[in-house]
Amino acid sequence: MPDDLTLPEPVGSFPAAGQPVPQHWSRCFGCGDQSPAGMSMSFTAGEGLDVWGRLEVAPRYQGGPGVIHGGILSTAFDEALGMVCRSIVDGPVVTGHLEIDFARPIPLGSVLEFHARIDGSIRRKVYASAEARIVEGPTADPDVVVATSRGLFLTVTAEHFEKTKDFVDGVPERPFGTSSI
Ligand SMILES: CCCCC/C=C\C/C=C\C/C=C\C/C=C\CCCC(=O)SCCNC(=O)CCNC(=O)[C@H](O)C(C)(C)COP(=O)(O)OP(=O)(O)OC[C@H]1O[C@@H](n2cnc3c(N)ncnc32)[C@H](O)[C@@H]1OP(=O)(O)O
Repeated sequence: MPDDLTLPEPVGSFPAAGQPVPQHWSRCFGCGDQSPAGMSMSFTAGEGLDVWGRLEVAPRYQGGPGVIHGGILSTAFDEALGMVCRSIVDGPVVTGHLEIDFARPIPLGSVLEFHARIDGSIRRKVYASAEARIVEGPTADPDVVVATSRGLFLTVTAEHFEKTKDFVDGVPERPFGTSSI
């Protein structure tokens, strides 16, 4: 992380603490309500530049016997880190870099809670980090961090999606230009 990062003020469009942070795009695999095979993650604004996220670890997310697939967990972190960027960016961001530390096995049937925060930003770059805990299920312990993540997100303009917009499956009820907060 660069050492000349700043911590901006929250944007006015970001929900108040405790309020839901809406999906950013209804077809999103991580958070969209028009992605039937997706993960249906939900998010709540924190007290500052942070969000809380929730993922129910469904049986179809299996990697090793009885445990979550690492790619699914990575996707969940990507989503949580992307969501927290909305606290300081009133527009689209995309992931440039994502890293994960897998600290404990996460059994199917768990409910994971994610806490993601802004570490700082400079120019178009937003650095964020997050941790996950099992809050419900067979090995639930809210004091144990089961995985951590850090990511770099880049602000982009709507033109970023011009080249791929024709590949959207079906007709979304809420195009991303109107589904954002
Ligand atoms: C799924 C898409 C999301 C749809 C969004 C729709 C609406 C969104 C609304 C709000 C979003 C809210 C929430 C989002 C939540 C979850 C989102 C999941 C996000 C994803 O899942 S998204 C899919 C995966 N993602 C991609 O599909 C990106 C592919 N990629 C590119 O499109 C380009 O690669 C891009 C744009 C990243 C950069 O390209 P570019 O040309 O614009 O910028 P450039 O290269 O000039 O870099 C500028 C500065 O970033 C530094 N920099 C760049 N990359 C770096 C790296 N990897 N490591 C270290 N530094 C890096 C440079 O060093 C320079 O730094 P400096 O300023 O210091 O010079």
